[in-house]
Amino acid sequence: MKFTKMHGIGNDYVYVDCTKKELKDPAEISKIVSDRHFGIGSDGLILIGSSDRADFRMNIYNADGSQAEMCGNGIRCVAKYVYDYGLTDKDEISVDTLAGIKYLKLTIENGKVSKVRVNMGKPILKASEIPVKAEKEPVVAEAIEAGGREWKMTCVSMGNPHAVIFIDTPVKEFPLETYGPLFESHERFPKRTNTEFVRVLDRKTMEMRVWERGSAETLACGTGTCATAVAAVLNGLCDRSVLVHLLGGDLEIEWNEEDGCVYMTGPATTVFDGEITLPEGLE
Ligand SMILES: N[C@@H](CCC[C@H](N)C(=O)O)C(=O)O
Repeated sequence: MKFTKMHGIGNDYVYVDCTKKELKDPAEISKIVSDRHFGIGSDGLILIGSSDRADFRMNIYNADGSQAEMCGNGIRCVAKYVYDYGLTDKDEISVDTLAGIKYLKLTIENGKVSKVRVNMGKPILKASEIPVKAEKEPVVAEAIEAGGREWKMTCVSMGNPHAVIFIDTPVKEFPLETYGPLFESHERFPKRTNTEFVRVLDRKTMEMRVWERGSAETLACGTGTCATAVAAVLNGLCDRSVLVHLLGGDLEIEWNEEDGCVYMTGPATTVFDGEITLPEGLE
């Protein structure tokens, strides 16, 4: 299987061009390639395909083989892949995902994509199907018990689920490996959840660490950063345009007041191209 290893501020995936041929068992292949000791090493697998309603399609699988609806860092890399490898010459593209069609603007430098701005769509509160209309929507923070402690979390769906928790201490000191898994498998989330632990630095800046559903701690999460920005506005903690520091780098997020959509801007990077022999039956 030919592949390209790419990352968006350290959130790394194995990308496969499926525009001509689909993979037989992407969930199983994701588990194999993601293994950091016996595989290629990644947070999961992303398939780039064709769509009859958008320029391209993206399918994402976490490292444990579970399928997610959307990936913010991944979709920027999809844009870089399709442009840099000549699948398109457009600098504005649409990508079909399980969370709907997303619209992307590509920044090209020396013939290659360096940065992408993505319209991530409207956030959804509490994973219900109710679009958020304004920051004055009723449900903001709810209590949850995990690991013998009570937490205040704000649930925001960006097509995939996020529980955002604001803390007062530097995020590097937070025991993420202890609490992350407890949220991921908490009975409150029948489909599991991604969890963001966030410290507000000022009204325009935050720092965040994330425990991702199906991939454990990652260096960054695009959808999680968008959910965090929305949660910060809902709780009156930040302005609508923020810079979020993650372990792997920074993302700029804007929750636009006029159209209600969240815009994410950040880099996309190619690491290397390769070819891997898959076990019999999966080729
Ligand atoms: N890292 C991603 C999100 C990947 C999917 C997530 N783990 C889920 O299961 O919802 C991002 O950048 O958004």
